[in-house]
Amino acid sequence: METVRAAEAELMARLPEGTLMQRAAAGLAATCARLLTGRRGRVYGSRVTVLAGSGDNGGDALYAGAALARRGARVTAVLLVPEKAHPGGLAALRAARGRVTVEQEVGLADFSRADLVLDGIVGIGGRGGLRPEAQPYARAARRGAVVAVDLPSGVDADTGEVPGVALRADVTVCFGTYKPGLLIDPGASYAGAVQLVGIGLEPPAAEVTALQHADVAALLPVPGAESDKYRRGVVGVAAGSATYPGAALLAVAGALHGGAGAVRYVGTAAEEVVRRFPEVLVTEGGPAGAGRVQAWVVGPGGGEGVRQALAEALASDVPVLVDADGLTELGRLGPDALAGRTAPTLLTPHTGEAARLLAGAGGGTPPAADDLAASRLATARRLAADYRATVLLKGSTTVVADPGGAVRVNPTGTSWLATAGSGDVLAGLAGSLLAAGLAPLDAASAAAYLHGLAGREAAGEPGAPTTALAVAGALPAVWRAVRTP
Ligand SMILES: NC(=O)C1=CN([C@@H]2O[C@H](COP(=O)(O)OP(=O)(O)OC[C@H]3O[C@@H](n4cnc5c(N)ncnc54)[C@H](O)[C@@H]3O)[C@@H](O)[C@H]2O)[C@@H](O)CC1
Ligand SMILES: Nc1ncnc2c1ncn2[C@@H]1O[C@H](COP(=O)(O)OP(=O)(O)O)[C@@H](O)[C@H]1O
Ligand SMILES: [K+]
Repeated sequence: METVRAAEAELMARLPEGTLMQRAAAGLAATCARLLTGRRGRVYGSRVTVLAGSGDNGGDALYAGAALARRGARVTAVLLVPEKAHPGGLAALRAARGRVTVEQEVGLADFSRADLVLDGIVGIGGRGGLRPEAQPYARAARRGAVVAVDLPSGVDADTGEVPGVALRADVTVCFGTYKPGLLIDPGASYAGAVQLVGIGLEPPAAEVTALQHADVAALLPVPGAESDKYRRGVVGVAAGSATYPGAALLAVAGALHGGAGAVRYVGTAAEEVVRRFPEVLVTEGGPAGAGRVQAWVVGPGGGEGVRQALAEALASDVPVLVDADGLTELGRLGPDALAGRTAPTLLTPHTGEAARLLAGAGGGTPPAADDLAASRLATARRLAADYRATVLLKGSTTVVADPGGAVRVNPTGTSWLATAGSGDVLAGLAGSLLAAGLAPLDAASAAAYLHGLAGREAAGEPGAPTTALAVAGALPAVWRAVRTP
């Protein structure tokens, strides 16, 4: 958030004092008025509670409360740190005949009864967990909507971590730029619907970004008139075992829809693969003996042969994507196993596999997967640094981190994707994009984007259980949708 603060400071120096806060509060009040009108038919007479902390976040909330009071809302501000409430905001609210209280008991009763609550406890200036005086509001029952000012209080703006409790918002109105904490779980799950209000801030070069349709469309490989299957790229898939032949089919299904010109398969499930997908080239033996490929996918359903397959793929001079059992094996070997590589490596762990990789990097016992899910950004960054590889960390928010420091958060997806085998499809898809020539960060983030859309497409609206094969089957439709201007 340091870059956001610097941009704000620079802009503020050029504007009359308070301009940015006025813009922020006006946008906030407009959203609140829309919500109240939607819920109650009008703003007039509705009950609004403003939770105001000690900084500018509280100032935004108080000014917005004043604007709603001027439209006839019955507004009560609860000051959490009375001696440090924003003086201008407080004066504006009083002038608009808003009520002010410092009593927690009154505040909590008001909070529970309100039609709408403005959470202005703390914004990007928050550090550590919510302070004791604010915690009861995160736990209290309420009947109205909660609108978070800039960020749900208690969520870390930079990382999405929630150290302790946080306010659960229905809507978050964020100012100037999306904070990473609004995009990455667990923080993202506290934010509700996120609305951006422009305040004239030149967005700083973000440390964490998210692709949109147009970005992905620009990345997707499209065959030209001169293309042939080899020039489009061949992706090698080393996957499946006697125990898990299905993983091979799913990884191949993902790879067939990923833009490579051909898919080559090595492994024990060759017969099943060819029966289902006659277009796949099958080779005996491991990656070393297979013909030329432009990228390898190693590990889905890996079983017995995965150690040898991983060693052979890593010894090649083409990009390698390591998934599933391949990651468990890599965790045993540690980062040194990648030290001699001349081409990039892409790791696609879920948090359980991430724990094994971290244990392999640091020695010692693996961290708990749940702890890693609570700190997704830090986990992906640390793995990328330790293994000097691009890391796609899967789960409720998918985060892609490059060893160079770039991080992308995937904005698509649905929890219906939490179905066996959907990760295998993702691995094949991302490997295919690698073979087609995309850089690992682009291949991983474009694959996650398409996979998330395909999951939504397969689950349908309002959503129903789906299968990994259906997710693969939905890829052509979402590919077309992304390419439709
Ligand atoms: N700087 C600007 O130009 C603008 C800032 N804006 C608002 O200003 C906010 C940032 O304001 P501030 O820098 O004053 O910081 P905040 O208001 O976010 O928080 C700082 C205050 O909260 C207290 N605090 C810190 N951690 C806490 C915790 N965990 N629990 C409870 N209290 C805690 C601190 O003691 C400090 O007084 C933004 O999020 C945004 O809402 C907007 O008005 C737009 C313009
Ligand atoms: N709660 C969730 N919300 C959204 N996506 C999820 C969720 N849980 C899992 N996913 C996605 O589903 C896929 C599951 O992959 P993985 O864990 O490898 O499963 P499998 O090994 O069974 O294929 C990943 O793409 C992951 O990001
Ligand atoms: K807030």
